[in-house]
Amino acid sequence: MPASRVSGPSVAFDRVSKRYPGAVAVDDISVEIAGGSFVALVGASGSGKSTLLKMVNRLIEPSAGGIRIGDADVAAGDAHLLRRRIGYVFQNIGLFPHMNVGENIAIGLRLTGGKDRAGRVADLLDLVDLPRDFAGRMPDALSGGQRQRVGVARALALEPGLMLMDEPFGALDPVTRDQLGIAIRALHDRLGLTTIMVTHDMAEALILADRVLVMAGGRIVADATPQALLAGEGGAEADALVAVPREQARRLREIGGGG
Ligand SMILES: Nc1ncnc2c1ncn2[C@@H]1O[C@H](COP(=O)(O)OP(=O)(O)OP(=O)(O)O)[C@@H](O)[C@H]1O
Repeated sequence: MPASRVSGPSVAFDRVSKRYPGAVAVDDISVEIAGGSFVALVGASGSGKSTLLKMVNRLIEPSAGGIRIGDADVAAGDAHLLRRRIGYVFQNIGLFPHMNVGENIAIGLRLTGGKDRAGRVADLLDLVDLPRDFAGRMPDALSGGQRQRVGVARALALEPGLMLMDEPFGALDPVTRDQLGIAIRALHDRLGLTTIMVTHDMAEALILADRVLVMAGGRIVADATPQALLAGEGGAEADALVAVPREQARRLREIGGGG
């Protein structure tokens, strides 16, 4: 089982931009994320969330600015080595269809020559609450939620301090989504990770994160705790997003006779 950690690393964005011909995806963002925190990136489609996230593990290279994980500049070394130290989970996680679950989870362990792979795979399956005998199953014999759990196990295999999640629950039904969200938050706390999660869903962000960054037009337009956002202290863009789950909750109470 991955050793319990005191705290994942901090992540600092310093005047980071990403420009494409005809589009500015991320526009001069500076923000510091404390080690051990769970930060949600929320915003409309096209606001720059995924681009900002993918610059951390260099799936996208910035046009300007720099990013540090702890004291290390991410641009300094080899991108492949950097990615081994960062967990990455995304929508419809790409499990290799011709490999069983155990082999999928152990891919990173194979690259680094880790010992007792079967033991590690069993521990990782325990960690994401999947039965150990799933190691022998093929990915197409799993539900979408189970596949995402395998993806999380694979992302944790090399004991990263930092987890990046890009709409990790996007393709799941609401019940599975809710369960997996709670499981991810519990893992974050237990392993002392730093987690940055992109989501469209403000309710999910408010429930799971310690801090919510709202993006619009490539910029961060609100940066606040869930409590502050719910108290209306996040500004107009944030208020508009918070209004959606709030209004849904109000209607449900009304239907249920709770006023
Ligand atoms: N390779 C690219 N070439 C040109 N423009 C791009 C490219 N990648 C992203 N963009 C543009 O940059 C902006 C930000 O995209 P990004 O994927 O970061 O948004 P997002 O907030 O994650 O959106 P979504 O929630 O829909 O995934 C968009 O306007 C997008 O069209």
